[in-house]
Parts: sequence; C-alpha cells; structure tokens
Amino acid sequence: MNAFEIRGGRALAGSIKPQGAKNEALQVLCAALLTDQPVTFHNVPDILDVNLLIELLADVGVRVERPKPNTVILQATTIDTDFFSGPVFKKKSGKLRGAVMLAGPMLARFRKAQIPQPGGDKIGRRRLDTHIRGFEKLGVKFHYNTEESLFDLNAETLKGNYMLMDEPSVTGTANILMAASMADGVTTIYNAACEPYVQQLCHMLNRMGAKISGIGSNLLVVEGVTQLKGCEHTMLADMIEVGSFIGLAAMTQSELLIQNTDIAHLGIIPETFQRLGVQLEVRGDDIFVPAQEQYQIQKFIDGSILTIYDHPWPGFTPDLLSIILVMATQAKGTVLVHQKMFESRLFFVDKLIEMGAQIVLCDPHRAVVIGLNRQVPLRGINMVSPDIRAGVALLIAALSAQGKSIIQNISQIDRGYERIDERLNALGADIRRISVS
Ligand SMILES: CC(=O)N[C@H]1[C@@H](OP(=O)(O)OP(=O)(O)OC[C@H]2O[C@@H](n3ccc(=O)[nH]c3=O)[C@H](O)[C@@H]2O)O[C@H](CO)[C@@H](O)[C@@H]1O
Ligand SMILES: C=C(OP(=O)(O)O)C(=O)O
Repeated sequence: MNAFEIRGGRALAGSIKPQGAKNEALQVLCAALLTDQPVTFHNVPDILDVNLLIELLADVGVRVERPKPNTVILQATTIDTDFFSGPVFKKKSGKLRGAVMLAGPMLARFRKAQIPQPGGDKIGRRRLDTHIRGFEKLGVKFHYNTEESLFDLNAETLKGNYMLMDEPSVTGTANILMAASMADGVTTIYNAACEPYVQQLCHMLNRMGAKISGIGSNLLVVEGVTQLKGCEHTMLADMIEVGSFIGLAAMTQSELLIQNTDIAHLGIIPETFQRLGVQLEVRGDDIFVPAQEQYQIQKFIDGSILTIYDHPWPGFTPDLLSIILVMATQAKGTVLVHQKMFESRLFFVDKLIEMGAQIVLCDPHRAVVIGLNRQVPLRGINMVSPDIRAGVALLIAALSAQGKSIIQNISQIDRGYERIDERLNALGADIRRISVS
C-alpha cells in the first residue's frame, strides 16, 4: 500500500495552478453517452476517480482518445448495454461515486440502466432516493435488489414532468437533467442543485443541442429534444483544490500565488477563508496568499463565536470543511465547525488531537477548534487517510508539523488530487511516496 512520508515545518513558496474540477469532470464525462458523436474535453484532471470513469466508459464501448495530457475525446457510437448488468461494472463502479451518473444518459438514450452500490467517500449515509424519485417522475420504473444493493431501471418512454426534489442533490440533479434532456416534453426541476459543476453540465448539454434554462438557479426547465450532438467542453478550475491551497498557505506560513482560479465561480469560498483571518489578494484570475505569521478568526457581529457550516450552493461546500478545520488549529481564536450534510466526516479530528491540536468533537457533526495561534506546533505522527478531503487536511497538518509524519491509504487523496506530492514538492515541500506493508 502506498503512503506519504512528510517532513514538515517548512514554508512553501511559488505559484500553483489548480487542476480541472473533479466533480464537474465526473458529470460531463458521463454526458458523452448522450450522443454518438465525438465530445472533446479539455482540462480533465488526471486523477484516480476520473481515470476509472473513463476506463468504465471504454469498457461499455466508448472510443477513448487522449491526444494530449488533460484532453480526452469520447465517442459513444456503439454501447454494450449488457455490460451494465455484469460483475465488472458492479466492481468498478463500486469504487467511485461518479459512476451513478451513467444512469441518466443511459435512460435518455437506451431507456434502461443499472446502478450498483456506488463507491466514493465513506462519510455517512449517501442515499440515492432523490435520483430514483426524479427518474420515476419521468416515467422510469425501478426494482431495487436489496441483496445486491442494485437498482434496475427501465422506461418505455421518458416523459417530461414537474418535480420538486426533496433535497438539492448534486449528482441527483445531474442525473435527472441528463435523462430529461432527451425526454418527450418539458421537465421542471425545482430545488435543483446549482453548483458550478451543474451549471457547467447545463452549458455543455445546451452546446450539444439541449434546451435548458434557469442555469445557476434552483429552478431548471428542460425542453426535451430527440437527439444531441458532439461538442467541446473545458473544465473549470477545481474550487476544492483552490480552497485546499489557501488553507495550505495559511497553515504553513507560505506565500503562494494560486493561478487561474476561475474566481467568478468560487462563490463564498474566498470570503469564508477570510473570516478565519486569512489574507487574500485577488489579482485578475489569480489569488495571492501572503506568508502570514498569524491569522485571527473573526467573530459574529454580536461578538459570539464564529460557526462555519456547509450548505447547498451558493452556501459553503461541505468538501472544504475539513480544510477549514485543520487551518483553524493554528489560528488565533475559536470556531465551531458544523458539518451538517455528512455524519462521518469529522472523525479525522482524532489524528489532529494526537498531533497536539485543541479540538472538542461535540458530536459527529460539530467540532469546536481552539486555535493554538502558533504557540505550539503540531507534531508529526503516523495516520491513515479516511477520505479524500480529510486526507488532504491531514497532509496540510503534516506539512505544518514538526518532524516526520506518515499518511497511509493515500489512494484516497489520489482519487481527487493530481500528482499532489510532485506539485507541492515543486513549492518546497518534502513529501515522499513510499510503500508500506
Ligand atoms: C461526485 C460528487 O459530485 N460528489 C459531491 C456530491 O455528492 P452527492 O451528489 O453524492 O451528494 P448529495 O448532494 O446527493 O448530498 C450529499 C449529502 O448531503 C445530504 N444533504 C444534501 C442536500 C441538503 O440540502 N441537505 C442534506 O442533508 C444528503 O442527504 C447526502 O447525505 O455533492 C456533495 C455535496 O455537496 C459533495 O460532498 C460531493 O463531493
Ligand atoms: C465527497 C467527495 O467525493 P465523492 O462524492 O466522489 O466521494 C469529495 O469530492 O469531497
């Protein structure tokens, strides 16, 4: 098993460019199944989850071309629909979350799909009800095989409908949008997710010939069309990487220039880091973070302790709360981190406590962090990465810590961060990829 060996306590310096967005890539690559024409993708992150999805697409018969790094051309001329009920699909799609979004396009084009138990982070219950209820509204019938945790979906035709989703599920909205884009008539999706990932999918579908309006809002109207065509699509910068680099710079007292951040699509992210006292300077499309000896957590207007919590877009993404939490450990002041969406995403704080951080885990959703204001550095330890974002939070902690740390199970990090060790070493970090038994 691969691990990172990190020698911490060094300030980093230089420029870094975020990769293309993981969660956007997983949506838009699935959309290539909607047409038999070629679709060209640029700025595709070279990460485990995305490569696994591309491998799955190749398995079902999609022609895959990689003319240069980070560019992928997909053409779904002939699809082996039986592959979806076989063991290989079940095994591979069980390794990532994004494969659930193959169902929407399969229903649109072939009127049938299977969804085995999806993979992705083990961060609490992650139900698929929103996807399935949305498909039902379009006329899809489903059978759930409890023994195999497998959804079997079939439809004679897909008919546009009105639906009010019970929650703004990100992958659920993407799935329903793709199915609705080729349904008969008009579909209205209220309480839709409106993350930049979903906006980008909508723009891409429209370039393919779909008719979607309301993009960026929680009310999407989709006028079904009979056919979609090929197009070109460029992934936005990964906003979670941008946030991770801001957190890294603050925690390690590094001066970093984060380049090409697609700042217009970062929403409340920069401001949330500023609330923890981090200085940021927006320079065109770049974010400059100066080396900061100290950063002080703000309070609410009435003087009470700040809470940072997740909320569907345009609120703060749950995927950056682990980074916020780790950064707060060396801030001046106190913050309550409230992870509302997922119930098992905060348990990694045990490792931070072992490193010397002052954190009270109140319950599975809430942790109070009492910043050390750099009076006491964290200590390097051996740890295991429980999920992708906690993994990077622990990496940031290790880079700031005195001494050596080992992080095991780094495939969790490689799922979503492209060559993170090489890219951070280029800034002066000391991260080695080692094998541990
Ligand atoms: C591949 C991909 O794109 N993964 C992202 C996607 O996962 P995914 O699409 O699986 O996440 P969902 O948006 O469906 O929901 C995430 C969790 O939050 C809960 N929930 C959701 C909305 C809400 O208003 N209240 C609520 O409690 C859901 O029940 C679920 O447990 O969106 C999540 C939420 O931003 C991110 O963490 C994941 O990185
Ligand atoms: C939770 C995440 O990923 P996934 O949904 O792919 O597990 C994430 O990207 O933070």
